Amino acid sequence: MKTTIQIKEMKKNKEKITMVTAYDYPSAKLAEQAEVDMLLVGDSLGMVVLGYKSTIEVTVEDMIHHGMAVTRGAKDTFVVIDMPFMSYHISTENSLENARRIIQKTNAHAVKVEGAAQHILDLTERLTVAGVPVFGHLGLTPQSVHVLGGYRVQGKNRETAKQLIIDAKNLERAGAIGIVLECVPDLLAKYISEQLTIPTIGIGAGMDCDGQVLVYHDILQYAVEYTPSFVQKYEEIGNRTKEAIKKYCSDVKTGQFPTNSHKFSMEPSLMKEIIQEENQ
Ligand SMILES: Nc1nc(=O)c2c([nH]1)NC[C@@H]1CN(c3ccc(C(=O)N[C@@H](CCC(=O)O)C(=O)O)cc3)CN21
Ligand SMILES: CC(C)C(=O)C(=O)O
Ligand SMILES: [Mg+2]
Repeated sequence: MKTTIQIKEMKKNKEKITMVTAYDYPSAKLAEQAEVDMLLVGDSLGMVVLGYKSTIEVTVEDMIHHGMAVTRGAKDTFVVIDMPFMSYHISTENSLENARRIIQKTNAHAVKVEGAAQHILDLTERLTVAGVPVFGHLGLTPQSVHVLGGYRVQGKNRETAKQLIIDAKNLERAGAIGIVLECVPDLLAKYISEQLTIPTIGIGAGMDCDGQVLVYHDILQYAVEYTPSFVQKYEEIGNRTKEAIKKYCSDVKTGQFPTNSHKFSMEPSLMKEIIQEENQ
């Protein structure tokens, strides 16, 4: 398993860091077997596996339930888990308690929080001191979709770009072990990556981040409603699943399934006797 130190070393050695989301036992197991560097139990699970409209509906309980399945499936991979909507804004006590429950129940290695407001910087310090590594997430922060006015590229003008640079540096200073940069222009992501000693993990943030992350269901095209333009599709699992299930149904209807190799037998004479006894 990659440690926080090894992940930082990878940036120094210019070795790209790979991260993919996982939401359950099979996705975690397959991603681990594919030798991904880090797994993210993303709150995107609300949208891609629970069918919610946005990540805003996701609860701490949802994250714990799915996080537990992920760490059972991937016993030897570094697992980051999202703190969901409003679970780290109410008070320091409430935030620490939510992080404690998430980490102790799931055995994930680090939590991820969106934004870099003062209370998030403070929480990052408090959690780090308490032994919980913290990942940052800047740029398009989906939990703030209604403040941002949609899933849009962030940091395109002077003020917002400068603020993103300040936010990234503040998160590093607060002790964050890495930062996800989502939907920011490539030149800005490159500059931020150069300015930090902790790795940046990009999603729609160009080629010059220290690593990349994508949503599992996007890579595989597994029943996703839409696909952001920054996604590379590597499979058509949704279509393949549909075809397989259609074939199964048609085999049942036409009597081509089940066959002799799918059945269990008994002594025919015994069944004969049973039927005779039934008719007495
Ligand atoms: N399937 C899936 N993939 C994701 O990456 C993802 C989720 N769901 N749900 C949670 C958030 C939401 N995310 C999103 C959603 C939409 C765009 C999107 O449509 N972006 C436009 C950019 C528009 C612009 O130019 O400003 C794009 O064309 O990609 C981006 C990120 C990322 N996360
Ligand atoms: C897209 C990644 C970075 C994420 O936060 C998620 O999957 O929830
Ligand atoms: Mg997320």
